[in-house]
Amino acid sequence: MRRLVKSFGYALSGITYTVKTQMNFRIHLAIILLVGIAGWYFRLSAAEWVWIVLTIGLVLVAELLNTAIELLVDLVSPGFDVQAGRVKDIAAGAVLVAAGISVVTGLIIFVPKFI
Ligand SMILES: Nc1ncnc2c1ncn2[C@@H]1O[C@H](COP(=O)(O)OP(=O)(O)OP(=O)(O)O)[C@@H](O)[C@H]1O
Repeated sequence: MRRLVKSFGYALSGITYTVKTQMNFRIHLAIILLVGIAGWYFRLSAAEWVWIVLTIGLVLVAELLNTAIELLVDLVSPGFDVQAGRVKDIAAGAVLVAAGISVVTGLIIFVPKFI
């Protein structure tokens, strides 16, 4: 049980580090707050909330992995290296894809509420 609490603490410190150091992650959190308020205002259905939560989760997970990959690349390849750059670009691409999916999902859910 103590080991479980300890690893939970390590995971939380990874998330805290990302919040503190990654501006993009903080922007995502601000957007999540706005989406939460909009969802509450428009009284989203349970199914709509599920899609919102899943796509938000997708973006946050992608951002956490991207941060971990950036740190790892800087650790193993501190100097300029074309492959290192490519690895970072691909990780950033994963975040972009996740963000794109969440924007499209948000549009599908929220646009009909305005028309
Ligand atoms: N060691 C490297 N060698 C070659 N190109 C690199 C290297 N490090 C970064 N790059 C290039 O610069 C881009 C930005 O890298 P950086 O580490 O600054 O990430 P970032 O997107 O600015 O991260 P952050 O989310 O911290 O703002 C990478 O996507 C890559 O194209």
